[in-house]
Amino acid sequence: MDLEKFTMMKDSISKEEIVLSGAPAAPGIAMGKTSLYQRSRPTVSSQNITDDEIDHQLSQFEKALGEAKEEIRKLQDTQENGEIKELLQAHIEMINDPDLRKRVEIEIKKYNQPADAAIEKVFGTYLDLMDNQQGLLQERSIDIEDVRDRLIHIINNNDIQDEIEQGSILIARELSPREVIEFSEQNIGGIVMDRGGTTSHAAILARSMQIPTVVGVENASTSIAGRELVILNGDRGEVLVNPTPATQAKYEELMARAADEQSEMEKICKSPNTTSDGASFSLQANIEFKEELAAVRSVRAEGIGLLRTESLYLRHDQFGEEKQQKAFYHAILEGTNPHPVTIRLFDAGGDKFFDQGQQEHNPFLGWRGIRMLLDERALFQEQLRAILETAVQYPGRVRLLVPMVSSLQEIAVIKEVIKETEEELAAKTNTTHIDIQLGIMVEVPSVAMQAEHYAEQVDFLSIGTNDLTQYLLAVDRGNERISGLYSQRHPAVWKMIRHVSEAGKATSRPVSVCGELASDPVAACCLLGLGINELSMTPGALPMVKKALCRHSLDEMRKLAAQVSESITVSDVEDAFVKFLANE
Ligand SMILES: C=C(OP(=O)(O)O)C(=O)O
Repeated sequence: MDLEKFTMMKDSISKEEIVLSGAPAAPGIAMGKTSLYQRSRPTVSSQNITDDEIDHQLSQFEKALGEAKEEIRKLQDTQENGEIKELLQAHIEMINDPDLRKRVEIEIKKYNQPADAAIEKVFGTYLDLMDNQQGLLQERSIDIEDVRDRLIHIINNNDIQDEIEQGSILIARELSPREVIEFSEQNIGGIVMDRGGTTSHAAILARSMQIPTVVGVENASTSIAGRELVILNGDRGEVLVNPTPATQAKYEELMARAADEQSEMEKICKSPNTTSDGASFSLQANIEFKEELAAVRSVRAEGIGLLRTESLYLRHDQFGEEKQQKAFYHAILEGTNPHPVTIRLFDAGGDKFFDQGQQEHNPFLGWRGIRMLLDERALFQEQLRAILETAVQYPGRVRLLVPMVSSLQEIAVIKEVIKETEEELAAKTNTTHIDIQLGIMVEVPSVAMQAEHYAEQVDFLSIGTNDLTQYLLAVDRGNERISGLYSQRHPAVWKMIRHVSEAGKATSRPVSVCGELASDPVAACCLLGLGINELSMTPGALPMVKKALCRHSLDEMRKLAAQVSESITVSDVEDAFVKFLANE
């Protein structure tokens, strides 16, 4: 045993082991001493300025904008990862925002606020808007806080160099993407945050940089003292403080095993996409952010089967600017070259509730997806223009996916709007033909039941099992109280999938699955057995799914599908899955 290990074990003998729980944000296990990080919140002047000082404060503000941009650009230059560069670009765009400049200048000129207080006030209004949002948008607050603090620090001449002990486990209340990047350069072993969700930029970056991370560990930064020994379990979302020697030994073994598994996964990802009897399949990725591209490439996904675009909804009541949208689509297409990218139109509503005016009693059955877009024609056309213009530059690679279609009439209208937008584009750019495929999400049971009629109207079908299950079983997918009733393995779901697969064959239209069911390795085998050989899933699930698909023959998968098709209860399906695994 080396001296360092001996000291760690000796230190922890006298203390009690405590387990703290949070959410698993980036997988992996790390062991080490903690370093506490507390961001210094800049103080701002409380005194109003005189009219004579206005010009000076305006120039201070101007100088801060310029310097902040320069600092971020320098940080960008040190990064090789394109996704991280893009993320920092978003901070530059925030600084370039004319609305921000105008509002801060008004505070200085009209209300005699000093520049730092004016910045704090204007950013405060943005943050209040974020606070009223849910989940994803709320998690973006940290990016705004980071830009605000950077500007104020520059005005007040504060130095914001953050130093942390190399190799330690970083404990913080919450980190901004900039901080994750800066700390990653100091080789931290892992991250624990009190706040932040698994979809925050910090979490996405940690995943992309493969830094084991646990978020949402309440009071971690106040309850863990500096230089404690901890084990961070990024797979389970746990932090073990002062682990006993027995726990340390157990985790060391787990870490060694994880390293072996990682090299096996890398081998699997590099192998061809074929079953044991040579049938080929295609595995694609579901993503929402550019930052996920590194993971997409590392698992060698053959493109994007579902690009969620709701994150483009950056402001309180307004979808992303067309230019920003195009930049986003370009980045995804560049990052996945030469594979296809399936861009789903904004699927606002339901669980992705944005401010749509009045609250609805049944948002999942209400004004969401294409229903909303057909009413909000300007938004719809704005997104279509951005997608079609992108498709012109990447011929044959863009697929347009329409969410929440529930009638054939909707498809007719969608096609009209696409045609109008194409004509508008043709007149503007001299383009004669846009090579783009049109598909619909099959998530409404009536559409699944009449899939052949829908398939005839489009180029492809993509089954969204997450919503299809909730609509078919009448079980809200997000309601914890009835979560026991929600199962994508339900035989009725399999019957629907089988029907859609057959409809695809009858009409020669490809059918894929992009819901969570595709991330379940045995279910993926069953889907192949039903004739669906294009699956899209969260990048992290791809290696395990691929391992299962490569290990079995198509014949075995067909037998599994036949058994599942005869199942009456969820337990019957589970039994068939267990038997299938037992035969490995
Ligand atoms: C992939 C799906 O869409 P969502 O983004 O709603 O999960 C689905 O419903 O299966």
